[in-house]
Amino acid sequence: MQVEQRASRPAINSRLENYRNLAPAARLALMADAVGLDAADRALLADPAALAVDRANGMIENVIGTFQLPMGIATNFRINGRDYLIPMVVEEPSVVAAASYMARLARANGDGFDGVGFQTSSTAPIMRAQVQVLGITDPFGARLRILAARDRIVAAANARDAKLVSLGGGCRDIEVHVFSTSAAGPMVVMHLLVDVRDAMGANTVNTMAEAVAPLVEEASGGRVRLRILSNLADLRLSRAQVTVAPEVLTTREVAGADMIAGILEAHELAVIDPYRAATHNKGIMNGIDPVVVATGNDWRAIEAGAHAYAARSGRYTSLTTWEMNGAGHLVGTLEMPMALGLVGGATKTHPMAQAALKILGVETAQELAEITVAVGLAQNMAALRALATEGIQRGHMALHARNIAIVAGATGDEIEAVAKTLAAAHDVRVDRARELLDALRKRG
Ligand SMILES: CC(C)(COP(=O)([O-])OP(=O)([O-])OC[C@H]1O[C@@H](n2cnc3c(N)ncnc32)[C@H](O)[C@@H]1OP(=O)([O-])[O-])[C@@H](O)C(=O)NCCC(=O)NCCSC(=O)C[C@@](C)(O)CC(=O)[O-]
Ligand SMILES: NC(=O)C1=CN([C@@H]2O[C@H](COP(=O)(O)OP(=O)(O)OC[C@H]3O[C@@H](n4cnc5c(N)ncnc54)[C@H](OP(=O)(O)O)[C@@H]3O)[C@@H](O)[C@H]2O)C=CC1
Repeated sequence: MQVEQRASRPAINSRLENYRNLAPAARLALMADAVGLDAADRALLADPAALAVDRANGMIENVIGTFQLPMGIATNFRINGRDYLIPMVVEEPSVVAAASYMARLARANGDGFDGVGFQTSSTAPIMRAQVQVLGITDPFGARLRILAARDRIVAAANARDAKLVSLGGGCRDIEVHVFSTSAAGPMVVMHLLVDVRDAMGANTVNTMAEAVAPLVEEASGGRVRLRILSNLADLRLSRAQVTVAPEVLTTREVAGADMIAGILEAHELAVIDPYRAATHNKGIMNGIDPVVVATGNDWRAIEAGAHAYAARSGRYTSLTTWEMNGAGHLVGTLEMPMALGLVGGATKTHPMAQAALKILGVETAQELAEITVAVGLAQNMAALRALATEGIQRGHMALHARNIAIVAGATGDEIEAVAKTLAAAHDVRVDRARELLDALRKRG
């Protein structure tokens, strides 16, 4: 299912020319104008103490303060015909630039910028909760007894969350899995399948799993131990696809067709070799985690789901596919679990997360999940494109040079001056940065 586009939302233009060369305040103003943020949200995004300690103290335990990370805006994204500006919270240089670049290529159409961009779709937001049953001698018999009690179990689960049911969600079904273990004997594991609508859903399904446990014990004749969601959210999948013509990929050094051949060869290693797949998938998560963090969602849950899904065949492999279609165009796809919420967790308590959701202008958790997967696909394309041609260091280290200049002690305008010289010489080292800084200061 592709998330329905609401006609009521005004269209925006995510192609912000020269955005990278503006100062942070000017970037904030341009983005806020583009998406129509009000004065309060503009002030919040400009406030380095947007998350007050009092608020933070209500979020976790033993709070002593807050910890800040940079928020950048990925430009150029067009997804299902709609433009999005995408807030990304991340500490790693070149991630926002790479996503913006690939989004620019994805929407390119010849020399213009009216191409289709990314196409996405998703399943309904169904989460699984597991109820582990032990102390049974006839696990297959117990399985059928639990299945016979399905309607009572589903009703008991739904009785725990009338609000979710009123919103069109709720427990839809159960599954029962049988295991034989040497350490704990026969084991039956019932799954509650719950449509959690716009929540990430962990607390929602955990509450239901605990509520139905006595009924499961009664039906199975066993005893229940664990009652907890599964982060392998394989019924809550989001998908993104991109198709890029070779001429769009052509650079001064590399013809587009050669670039595609290189990307396909690079991808193949991630398909066959877990050592490469881990790094390849880390590159995908470079795009996904910053959106997850910016929107106050649980990035550990997303990481766990991603890597478990990548190993679902029993062999850890690439989350993306890259192919060439009949017209010689590069076609990339990404399908993965994406348990993101617009309510619950820190999405409502962290003020910056609320602002990030306004920047995105999303109306459902499914829409947010689809956008996030599109950013992951873009990020993977950027890494493969660089790795298959010039290598990762030229583009990445040029941007990392600013970090190195800061480590060497540069401040203000010195940062850009030192970083530029480091990057131009392809020699991005702290000791070299110190030498350059000393020379710069001596010159006055
Ligand atoms: C870094 C680039 C984009 C430079 O690439 P470039 O060719 O130097 O870029 P450009 O100056 O020609 O600009 C092209 C577009 O890139 C964007 N862009 C370019 N620079 C900026 C900037 N400063 N600030 C904001 N946006 C920037 C921007 O959209 C710009 O278009 P415009 O909108 O200006 O017309 C390119 O080399 C690249 O994509 N490299 C890959 C970087 C990457 O993957 N980084 C992730 C970190 S490495 C890692 O952790 C993962 C990895 C690699 O191991 C995964 C794996 O192995 O698969
Ligand atoms: N393994 C894991 O990943 C685990 C993660 N967690 C944590 O759980 C949190 C997420 O749990 P989650 O259940 O999403 O959070 P919440 O329980 O905070 O929010 C979900 C609740 O919000 C209410 N709600 C209001 N509007 C909607 C809507 N449109 N769609 C759906 N629900 C709506 C619902 O009912 P009502 O109003 O009646 O509450 C629902 O039960 C995260 O902080 C995560 O870190 C916790 C345990 C384990």
